[in-house]
Amino acid sequence: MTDIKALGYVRVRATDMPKWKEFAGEVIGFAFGDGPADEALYLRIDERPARLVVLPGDTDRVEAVGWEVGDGQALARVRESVESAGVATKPLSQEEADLRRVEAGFTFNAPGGTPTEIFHGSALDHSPLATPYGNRFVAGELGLGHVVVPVDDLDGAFSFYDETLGFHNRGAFRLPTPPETGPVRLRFMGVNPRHHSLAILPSAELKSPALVHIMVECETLDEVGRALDRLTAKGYHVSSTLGRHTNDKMVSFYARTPGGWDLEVGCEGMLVDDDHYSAEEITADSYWGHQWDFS
Ligand SMILES: Cc1ccc(O)c(O)c1CC[C@@H]1C(=O)CC[C@]2(C)C(=O)CC[C@@H]12
Ligand SMILES: [Fe+2]
Repeated sequence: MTDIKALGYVRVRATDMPKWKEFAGEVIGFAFGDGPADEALYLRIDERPARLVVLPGDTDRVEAVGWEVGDGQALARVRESVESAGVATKPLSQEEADLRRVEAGFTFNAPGGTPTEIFHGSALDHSPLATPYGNRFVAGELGLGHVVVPVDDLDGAFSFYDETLGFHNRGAFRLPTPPETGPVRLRFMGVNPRHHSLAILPSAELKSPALVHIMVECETLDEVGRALDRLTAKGYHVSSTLGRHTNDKMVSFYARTPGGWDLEVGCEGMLVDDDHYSAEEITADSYWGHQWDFS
């Protein structure tokens, strides 16, 4: 059991706000919400005021990965657990909580340097979700989607998310490495029936804090295909072609965002029942497709 219910939000800093606006609205088809900062983009996919917040900055970077807990008692328990693991935490001030439209939360650096926030009591935006292409997203209780972050010490990061935060092990993918190197695993972890809300990727090159990708899930394959059409029509970099993953069975493609990291847009993600699920090791990333273009 974990007190963490879902991936709540991700906040990023961006150098090119107009490009982000085009990418978010005209390409992907997120809805724009209102929020406390005029200069920010509040991207909506459900009843939350924003799941992805893009704030102007002098570099492109992840500012916060926000995990949601059920209430104030759960928040206190998670904070105690993080502090007990020897990681310093800092409560959100009233002003910081208001900017995030949450009741309360605290911040700390997760292993690998990921700036992390735990919060409860998100405000809701009850206005209809006016997505520009009529997209419907799979979020709500399952959260934003998933986030993949690079870590320098995979085992240390895994035990922090597993033991300290209570994430569930949802399997691994052993990356193809030369025989002389030991096993290198991409590890998937979940907090609710979504197969994974987090994946940690051992990486020497990617300097943390960094994002590898964020995944958002559409209700139908046609929405995914049409987003891919808009991406290619507008000349954006397709980081990976359409394919179906072997672990969560999701059909997805990956778009290079204006921030340099990727947005995975998928559908048909599998739901996991913890009573009947065992963590497995997949030996291929996909059944078909997912041709990567790392250029
Ligand atoms: C394997 C897999 C299953 C489900 C996912 O949502 C998912 O993002 C992935 C990872 C895809 C991909 C990979 O397998 C090889 C290493 C890759 C290219 C990366 O470096 C980031 C994404 C990884
Ligand atoms: Fe993914």
